[in-house]
Amino acid sequence: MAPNPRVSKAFRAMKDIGISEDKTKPVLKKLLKLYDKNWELIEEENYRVLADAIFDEEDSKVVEEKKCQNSQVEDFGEDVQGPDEPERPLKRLRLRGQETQVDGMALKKPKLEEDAFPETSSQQQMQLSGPKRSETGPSSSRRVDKGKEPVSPRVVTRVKKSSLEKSSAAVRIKEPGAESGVKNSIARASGSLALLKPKDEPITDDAFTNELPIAAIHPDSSRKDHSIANDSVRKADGQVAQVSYPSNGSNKGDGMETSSCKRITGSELATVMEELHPNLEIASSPLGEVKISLCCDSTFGRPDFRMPSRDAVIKYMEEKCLQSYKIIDPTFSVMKLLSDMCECFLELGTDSPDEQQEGSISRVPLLDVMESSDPMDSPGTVANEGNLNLPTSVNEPVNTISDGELAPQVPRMVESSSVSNHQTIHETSKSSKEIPNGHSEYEARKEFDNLEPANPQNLMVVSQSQQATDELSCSHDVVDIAKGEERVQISWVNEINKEHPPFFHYIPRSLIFQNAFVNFSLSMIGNDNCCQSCFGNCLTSSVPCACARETGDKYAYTPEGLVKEDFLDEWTSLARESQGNHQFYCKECPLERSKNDDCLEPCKGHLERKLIKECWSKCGCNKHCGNRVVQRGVTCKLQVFFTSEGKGWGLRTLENLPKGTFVCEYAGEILTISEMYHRKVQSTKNGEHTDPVLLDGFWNKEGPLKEEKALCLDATNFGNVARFINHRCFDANLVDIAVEIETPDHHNYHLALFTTRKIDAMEELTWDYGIDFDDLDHHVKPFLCQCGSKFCRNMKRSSSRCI
Ligand SMILES: C[S@@+](CC[C@H](N)C(=O)[O-])C[C@H]1O[C@@H](n2cnc3c(N)ncnc32)[C@H](O)[C@@H]1O
Repeated sequence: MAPNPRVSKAFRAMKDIGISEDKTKPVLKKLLKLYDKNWELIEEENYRVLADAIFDEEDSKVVEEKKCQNSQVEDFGEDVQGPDEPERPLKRLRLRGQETQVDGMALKKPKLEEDAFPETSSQQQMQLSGPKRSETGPSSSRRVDKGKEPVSPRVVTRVKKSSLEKSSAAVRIKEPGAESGVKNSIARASGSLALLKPKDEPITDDAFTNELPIAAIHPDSSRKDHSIANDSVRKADGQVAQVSYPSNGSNKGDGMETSSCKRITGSELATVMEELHPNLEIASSPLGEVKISLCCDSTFGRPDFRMPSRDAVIKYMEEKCLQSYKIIDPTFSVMKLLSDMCECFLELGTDSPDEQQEGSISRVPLLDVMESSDPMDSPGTVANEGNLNLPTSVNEPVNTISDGELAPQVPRMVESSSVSNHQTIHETSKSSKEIPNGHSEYEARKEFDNLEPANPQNLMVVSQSQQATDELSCSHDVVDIAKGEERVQISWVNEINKEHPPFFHYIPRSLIFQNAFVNFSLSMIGNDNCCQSCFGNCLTSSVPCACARETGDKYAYTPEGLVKEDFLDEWTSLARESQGNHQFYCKECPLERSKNDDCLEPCKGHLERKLIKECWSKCGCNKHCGNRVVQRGVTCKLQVFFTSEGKGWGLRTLENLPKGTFVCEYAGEILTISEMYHRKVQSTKNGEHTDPVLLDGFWNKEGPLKEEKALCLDATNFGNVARFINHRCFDANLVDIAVEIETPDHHNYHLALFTTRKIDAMEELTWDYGIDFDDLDHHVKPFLCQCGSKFCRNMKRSSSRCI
């Protein structure tokens, strides 16, 4: 029979690298058997597998030469028979210090650290002929490859390129037989690895990875170590994982077979895996039961990969999250996210199915359209019962709301163990209505109260089926739209229609978005900008402290916490006259600059502001100092309500407010003007609009502003109760005052809203947006003003509604 041309070709290829036909023949025969005569696998990468196997054979002192000597080139037909079906080396174990054989063909048994490997015969021998298997001894220096890739083409290429010598972390491959007695054919010292190879040509450690025998890893299913199956090995000491050597053809799936397993401990496996694919542990559950780690498999084409530090990865990832996913919370932490993920993983993985079911219900705030006329069900009443002194004679929201037609939906939390999926429990005072699990409703509420002390009125159990998921996500707690973020609850009510307030995230303080530059560092605050030597309450001091300098060495607040009348009147009239006198014009206006037009238009003017400087953490006074008002947050009783004049939602006070009262600050995302325009374009495309508020009161003071310092506030997605305050031309009952607290750098400040006059309970709160209704290019999109003021600047359109 004419010699098989493929066989001849294989001989030639081996000859080219100095391997004789004699040596090639038996190995090739075995390989053909091993691969079910799949020549492609053998020919791949210039016969690398064949060369590998020959070197392995050479290295091994247990080659059964007889089997090979009788073989002939002509035997390479379709009917090659072998005594045993060997394993595919695709899934070989790569263990250092171990002799591994497949059908008499020794797989590599590199050993790196002799000391770490007591050379017992059982440890050295890992006979894997057919179903044979043996225990490996414990080792801290084993390597396992997941064995899905036979060998990388790069290795062969590199073997031929002697010029690719690397000094560090290089793999040194030695001539077969050159150290015939050396079983530990891989030596590793100070990051360099050595294993047998025909020529003394160093290759990279990537090549080393590919040179090693490949292992199949099978998780011990009884121990549920799924991470190992997924290539993510946990270093759970003492755990047993299995390394399997599938018998020929028996495994059609991933090649793993539990029946032919080599047991090694979890920690050994982890070490082996880690050395082959070093893992970078990123996060874990608190007790370390669940861990997230990263590894880069350099066999998949990144020989240049070097393990970065965990800090570098986290930092980079956080930057990416902030930029790519528009996460705006500057306190966002990838670490926290990943740790939470570990916890969730553990929780879901360890809960019984029943618990999981209940958990998934109970952790979602459920809503219900309130049907009960029980006054305790009424959000208005709940608000009243809490701390809102609602004059029912004015509006009678209790009656209105208890009408099922008009009542807004109440999201209420439910304690997981208290109820089943479809129970509906309407909150009723502290009655002891039994609920099916034996808990009284009161007990259930008490349990929940313990979980949510900030919002004790928050309990209601409702039918999950009544609310679609998207509805849930758009819901606000009628009792407290601020979700406990403020010192007082802020209810919402709709007496006009069934609309809900728009979805947004409630934040009590502004948050910085991306590159908006706001430096809160204490080092930024020099001694001149605070009152370090003060004590107690600055307002009682005979000499005004440094913090009063901005207001002409007078404190802006009265001991009652109101803005002093003279200041207030001055600032109110400044704001009201803002259309003319107290305007400044930037040389290069950030607003115009960010429009990206071809030519810069001249600045249209900004209101010149005065500042209130409050004492803060670096000051010597205490937290109750009278020069700290805005930083304490909302204290008035407020309510979000649906206006009847066509302005949408609005904000009103539920109590009388004296003149000069701080109501709230305008909180939102602190954006650069560039981002503001970017959003404007996006929202216009989506048919939405944003109403940003400029922090432009001091733009002219700093000369041409750097882009990251020209800022504004956007409360569209993240904001506080101020986002509901409607505009009123000229005679609004609130005025916005710039208040500096943390930063002495005027480009950022708190925009605080104070009452311009005494306001009665139930009056709507309004402020003048400073909008120019004739400027269609204004950063606030003009609307048909329904403010009702006789000074309305949008008279042409709204004159009929003026009062
Ligand atoms: C900051 S939001 C105020 C809350 C808003 N009404 C809502 O429903 O969410 C500003 C938007 O409210 C509306 N708005 C505010 N003042 C208004 C007024 N005087 N007349 C008509 N619409 C007004 C405009 O649509 C404006 O874009």
